[in-house]
Amino acid sequence: MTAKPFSFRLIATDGAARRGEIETPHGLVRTPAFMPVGTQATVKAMYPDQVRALGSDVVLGNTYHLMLRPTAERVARLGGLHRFMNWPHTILTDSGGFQVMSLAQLRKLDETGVRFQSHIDGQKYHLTPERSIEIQGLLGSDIQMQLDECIGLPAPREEAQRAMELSLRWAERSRAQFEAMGGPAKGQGLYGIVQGGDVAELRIASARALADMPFEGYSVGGLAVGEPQDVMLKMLEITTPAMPVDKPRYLMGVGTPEDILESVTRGIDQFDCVMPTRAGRHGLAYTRYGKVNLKNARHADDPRPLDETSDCPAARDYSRAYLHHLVKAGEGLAAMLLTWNNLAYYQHLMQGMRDAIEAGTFQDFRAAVKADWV
Ligand SMILES: Nc1nc2cc3nc(NCCc4ccc(C(=O)O)cc4)[nH]c3cc2c(=O)[nH]1
Repeated sequence: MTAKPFSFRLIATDGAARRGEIETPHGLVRTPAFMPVGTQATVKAMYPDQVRALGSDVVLGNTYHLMLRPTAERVARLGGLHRFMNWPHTILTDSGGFQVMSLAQLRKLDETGVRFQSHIDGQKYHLTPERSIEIQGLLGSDIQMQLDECIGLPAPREEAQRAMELSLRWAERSRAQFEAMGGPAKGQGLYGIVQGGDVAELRIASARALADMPFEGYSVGGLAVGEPQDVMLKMLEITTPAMPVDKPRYLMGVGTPEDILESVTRGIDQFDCVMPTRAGRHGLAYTRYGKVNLKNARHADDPRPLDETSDCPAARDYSRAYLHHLVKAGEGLAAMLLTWNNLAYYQHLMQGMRDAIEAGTFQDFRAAVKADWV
């Protein structure tokens, strides 16, 4: 029995901003989409039902973390990642390369893949394009990523070119493994990842080479690695026009509300970032008025909620004084309420963008949102 094929349809555009819909074996993904990060099979400090109720259509899992613990084979024996984490909607997984380079010890990258030792117990691994796709298949991921090499910025042009060309060879190998495992017939999608550092012609060459391969979607990788925002946005202005117009575009690891607004303006459809969840665990609230750092003593006597106009209880029903108290006292409820608030804000922003693109009022929406940020 073959499942419905993975599909993307463009519903409306407003300038370079796009409103679309992806269909995967686990449901619809409304784009532009923000995808909460659930690295170790959980969106930290949130129940799955809560994440869903905020309007999240996709959560992220990660090959690097899950291959180490509890292992992809164990998750597969237990029915796959959807069953394991009780998330019956779409799951996107990263391929692990980025996390190996940022988390693992004793990393050695060569043509075959990357050898590393686990940051948990020092055990040795060899992650290849084929093994990464095998792991993502064992997890049952609906949207999978090729294995790639992401370099930091700034970088010498030769380094950006070497990593981009290696990533293209790994794209071919990842695609071959994905097809050998019957990914397309299961309705799953595999995304190619555009690399090329901050070098325009490398970005265009990477995008064009990947467009000639039959990927279901395309990621813009190699950004949000410490470069200034204007460099990231410039790379998008160069890269997205060279990407297929009829396939989803996913900007990996981005970002702040402003990053997302400006990247939707430049033709991006999917986003993931640890910021809203990580900030929530560190006492930082995202609100329609901008960021509020609840560690700051100025909130100690403030009876107002974070946002009385919000329909999220975390933003509406608790005073800043109380949230400040919870943060200072190190109470677990602080992370729960602030993560809830932050994801609610991000998903409310995404819904606003989706509606504005459909209505042809995206530029007005963008200006109004930014005007509210003090
Ligand atoms: N396969 C692959 N995955 C990626 C993940 C990324 N994630 C980022 N940026 C994350 C930025 C980031 C990191 C940490 C925090 C925080 O702690 O708040 C916030 C943002 N850039 C990324 C680039 C790639 C890439 O080329 N290839």
